[in-house]
Amino acid sequence: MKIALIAHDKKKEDMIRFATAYKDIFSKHELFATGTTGLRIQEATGLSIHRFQSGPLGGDQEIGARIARNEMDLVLFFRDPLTSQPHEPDVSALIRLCDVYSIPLATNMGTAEVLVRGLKRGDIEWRKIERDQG
Ligand SMILES: O=C(CO)COP(=O)(O)O
Repeated sequence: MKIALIAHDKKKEDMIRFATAYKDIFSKHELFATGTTGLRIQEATGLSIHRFQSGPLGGDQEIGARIARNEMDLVLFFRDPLTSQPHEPDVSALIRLCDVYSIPLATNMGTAEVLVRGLKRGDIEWRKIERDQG
């Protein structure tokens, strides 16, 4: 599965702990991330990650473009709801595209736990069929 990992600055520590905790699962999949999130996860876990631009520089839009091309299966986006982001329209657009294409999306760690456990159990295998029909 192709998985996007994104975290706003105040959620990056959470993301690193999360990626570390589920490293064994993540290592079986193809990982993508916005620039700084990806770098931090790579440094902390050694996982191989395709890094896009940093979020404020267009990284969210790059991930959105992958979704629009049916090239992303799961998005884990640890948003910071208490800090305004200069690229808020990009954040909203990414979330919107997940809804347009029915891509499983977690916007906080609680939901991400459920999705990653589901991923391990095979609950997201239907995405392979969707992608093949692409
Ligand atoms: O801003 C972000 C998502 O909207 C995350 O970007 P970085 O991972 O580059 O910090």
